[in-house]
Amino acid sequence: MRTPSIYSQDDPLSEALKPPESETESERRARLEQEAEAKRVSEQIDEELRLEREDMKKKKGDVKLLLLGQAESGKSTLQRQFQLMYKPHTLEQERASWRTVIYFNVVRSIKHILSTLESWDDYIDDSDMAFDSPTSKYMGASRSGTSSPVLMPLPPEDNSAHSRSASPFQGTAPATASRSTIASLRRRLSPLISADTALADRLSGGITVSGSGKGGVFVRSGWQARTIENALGRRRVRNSSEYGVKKAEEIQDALVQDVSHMLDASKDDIRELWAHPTVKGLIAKRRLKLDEWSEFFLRHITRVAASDYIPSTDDILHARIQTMGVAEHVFDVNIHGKSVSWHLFDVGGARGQRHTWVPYFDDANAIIFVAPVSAFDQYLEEDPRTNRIDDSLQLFTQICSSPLLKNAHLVLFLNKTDLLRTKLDNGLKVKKYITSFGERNNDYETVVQYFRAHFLQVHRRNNENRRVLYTHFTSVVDTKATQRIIGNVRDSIFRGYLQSAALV
Ligand SMILES: Nc1nc2c(ncn2[C@@H]2O[C@H](COP(=O)(O)OP(=O)(O)OP(=O)(O)O)[C@@H](O)[C@H]2O)c(=O)[nH]1
Ligand SMILES: [Mg+2]
Repeated sequence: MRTPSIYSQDDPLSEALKPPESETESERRARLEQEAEAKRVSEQIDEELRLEREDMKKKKGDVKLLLLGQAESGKSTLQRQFQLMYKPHTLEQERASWRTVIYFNVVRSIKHILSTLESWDDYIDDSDMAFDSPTSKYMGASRSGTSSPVLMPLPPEDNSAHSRSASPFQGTAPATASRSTIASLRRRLSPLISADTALADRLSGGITVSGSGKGGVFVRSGWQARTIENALGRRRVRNSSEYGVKKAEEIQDALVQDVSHMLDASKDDIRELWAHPTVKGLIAKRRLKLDEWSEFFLRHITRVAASDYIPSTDDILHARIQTMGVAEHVFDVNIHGKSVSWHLFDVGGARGQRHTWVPYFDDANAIIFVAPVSAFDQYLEEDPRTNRIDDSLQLFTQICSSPLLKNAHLVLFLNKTDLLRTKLDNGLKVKKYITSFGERNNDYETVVQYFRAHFLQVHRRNNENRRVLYTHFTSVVDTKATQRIIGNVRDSIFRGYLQSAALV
């Protein structure tokens, strides 16, 4: 006998869906199970939609703040400063997982140094100095695709590996000594270097994204919990406090422990490599370019390579990991006795990631656009023909002129001013990379004001709504200064927020 059926004789659709007359008992059971499952899924979707609607209603009064800017501009570092200011305990919970990132940064840096040395046959002599002169063969050469809306940067130096013709120094004593020292360092450091892939997999969860070149890996929001989860053998971690209370040494992560032992055993070799005259020579002649985080961790290698190493807050601010997609961070911000939830959206800035930003533009209250002013001599990793300042200006033009963002409060961080200062102090000439800089003084004040003027000009030309642009010179690794600026930005965003709330 049939159980009462949902299929009506009159409805043509029901007729079509009706089970066949010849349905066996086991087929019938399978069908009923399928129907029950479909009903459960449908109810679950309804419930999720209801919760989403409730969530939307709750979030109506919240502040939505987007951190935008090219890759490596400092968005995630700024987000960590917000975290330090408004949710310091969560940074504490994540501290252990940063060890993996920092080890990865160190291993990648050593790998980069060794491969650059290899392309120079492990030796550089004074005659190679000629390559770095401003009258280099590359200067003035135009490369297709280098279109500049405002600035006219010169094309990059060619950093590709090159074959050196037989040098007169080939068999000299210094050359032989340099090659033999570096060869033995390379041999001794090879086990450490081979941990590179495993560390990258641990952080990315095995996902590779094109463009994760020299900098490392892309990570999605929530990577900290996943790193610990992986370390614990993919056991599910239900909430952050469950792993947060564990100290680094309590977590039996075999990979991280292995790397830690290798680092401890290799720290003298790393120091020797870092101080080697050929490495120093390549850096001085700009044949070896190290990122800021590489230099930072190599300078602190004795501390970082110690077996009981726990990352300091300063280390966490200097660590480098690329953001994939958009990561949301929620903070409760108290101002004038009122608590408002701020949703901070930290986006991936690489070109391949920028399409993910647009869905977040719609109801954004504010934007902090982060532009690294120290990058005047650098080119995009994803497009080595585009000067980084130029890319920032192009991106800023798009943000200023976007109709979706026309009501958003606009803040500009001209970031990495500390690195800009160091580069200028070391004698790097802006005009060598930015032709329009001309014969101006190459001092810090002139340079930052010059870049600021270009950003202001972009804003002025794309400002139909006559909105104000708030500009700050920043170094977001400097906690004290950044927190003061965040307080400032918070107040100005909040004023705008109250005004718009009053208008609603
Ligand atoms: N010295 C110095 N380093 C900085 C500053 N801002 C950021 N950094 C470093 O630059 C690197 C890149 O910063 P991130 O915050 O990861 O850059 P991002 O904009 O989030 O990059 P994507 O996620 O790829 O879009 C990190 O190693 C930071 O520590 C700064 O003002 N000064
Ligand atoms: Mg980031």
